[in-house]
Amino acid sequence: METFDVVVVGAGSAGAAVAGRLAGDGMRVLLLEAGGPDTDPDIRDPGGVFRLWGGPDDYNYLTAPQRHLGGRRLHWPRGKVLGGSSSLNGMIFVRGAAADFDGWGPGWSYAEVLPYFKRLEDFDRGADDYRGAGGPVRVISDYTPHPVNAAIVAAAVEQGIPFNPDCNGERVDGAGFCQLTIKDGHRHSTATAYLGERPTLEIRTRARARRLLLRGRRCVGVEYTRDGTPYRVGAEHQVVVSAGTLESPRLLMLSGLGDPAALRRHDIPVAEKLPEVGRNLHDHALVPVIVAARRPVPPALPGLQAMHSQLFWRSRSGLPAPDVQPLFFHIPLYDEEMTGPADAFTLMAGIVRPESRGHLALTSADPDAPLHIDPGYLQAAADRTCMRAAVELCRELARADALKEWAGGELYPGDRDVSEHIARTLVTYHHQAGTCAMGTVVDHRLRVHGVEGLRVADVSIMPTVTSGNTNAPAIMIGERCADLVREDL
Ligand SMILES: Cc1cc2nc3c(=O)[nH]c(=O)nc-3n(C[C@H](O)[C@H](O)[C@H](O)COP(=O)(O)OP(=O)(O)OC[C@H]3O[C@@H](n4cnc5c(N)ncnc54)[C@H](O)[C@@H]3O)c2cc1C
Repeated sequence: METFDVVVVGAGSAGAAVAGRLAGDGMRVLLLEAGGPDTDPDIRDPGGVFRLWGGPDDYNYLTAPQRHLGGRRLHWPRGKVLGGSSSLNGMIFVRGAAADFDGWGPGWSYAEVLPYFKRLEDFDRGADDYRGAGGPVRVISDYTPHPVNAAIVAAAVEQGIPFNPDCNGERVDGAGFCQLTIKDGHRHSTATAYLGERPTLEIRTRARARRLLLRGRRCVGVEYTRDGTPYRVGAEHQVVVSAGTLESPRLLMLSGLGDPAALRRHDIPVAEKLPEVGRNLHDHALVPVIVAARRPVPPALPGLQAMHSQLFWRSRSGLPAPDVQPLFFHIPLYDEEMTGPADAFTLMAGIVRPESRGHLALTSADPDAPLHIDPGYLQAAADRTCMRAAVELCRELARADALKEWAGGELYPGDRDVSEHIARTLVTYHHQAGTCAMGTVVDHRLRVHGVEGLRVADVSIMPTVTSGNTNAPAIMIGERCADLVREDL
């Protein structure tokens, strides 16, 4: 059997960082990616982001009907391409609040993960106590924002929310302009950042892992298919599963690592009892407040996407970190049941410390079968309260004097009942997490409980999702995993 030192499954935000760093040290690394190369021009063009969703590089998942959303099923895009979701995402770069990392496990406090955040980035304002320069991922902040995005930030400041020039600096709270993973006007995915020329790195695209190869309690390799042909590859030292929040638990379960009763239902022999695989699924959520513009809205700026301002705010006192993160778009985000003028803009009310928890399950032992995905949106009453507060905050901003120049009148929710508007229009913030959680599925060194030679490194290991966008933390997890692998050599 062909053998490498390390086999990494998934070339996404975390997996590309793991593979790139280990190969950079001279280890023989095989990186298996289910999707194809990142050649679509819309991946490179920051303005092309929305055209990617629903396209050939998107897994296009569909959730189970959501009880608190009137039985709606939500579309979840995820990147099936080199770079994974970092090739399809909104390019917003947020580490999260320092308090997010407390409680993840030994070695993961903010003070301990800060060096990884610093080492992964090349921040355009340079390095300081909190920021890094010279790392692989370009992060930009010094650009001229769209005037509508700028006016919404001014509206927030008018409402008493302080301007924060760096949400990845000392504190996250406040309003400001998004930092973006864009380099020279192009998206800077992790494929671009980490997977350049490396002699000991072999990348196989359209190579989908279907099963982990276990010998006793040790993971010794991976079985994958490429163009319909099955292959087996060995890992002398380590297999790292970085297939994302939905596919990492699937791969574990297909390999007999999961809840015994659930595995038996699909005639999968149990290799290790890990009842929490697939549980603890949770996500951030967004609800649109759409405002008609009083005058024509200038077109998008070249080299930028439509959403590049945001704020972090606390809906109540006593929280360790902001629970509300609205995101502002200078375009209207009408869904299929909405109508309105083209000159309009959107304040997306976002909640980022959800209490609701759902689960993910196999529907069959066939790796190509759809997954049962139930994030349990708004199951917790606290999340419903928080989302209402987020929507009301966005409505207040839209009425502020600073926005008078742009705001005509509120189109959505308008005079509709706010709770009904939330149930009818809530969408994912794309930050699904938690299905191979640190503590229950992996230990604090990302090793799968009860199995040697196997780690999981991606957003699925977050016991609790960070209270911000998840790309930067995913890359940090990949960087840290590379160190953990090295330390075990
Ligand atoms: C539409 C969208 C917009 C987003 N916007 C932002 C944003 O603006 N800012 C932000 O911070 N975050 C954003 N996110 C979230 C962020 O991008 C993700 O949380 C992050 O990329 C997840 O990283 P990951 O490594 O866990 O998984 P992914 O990056 O999804 O990587 C998983 C990889 O594994 C591959 N894979 C899966 N199964 C297999 C298999 N069996 N065999 C081989 N390969 C496999 C996949 O094809 C994929 O390439 C967005 C996400 C999406 C989907």
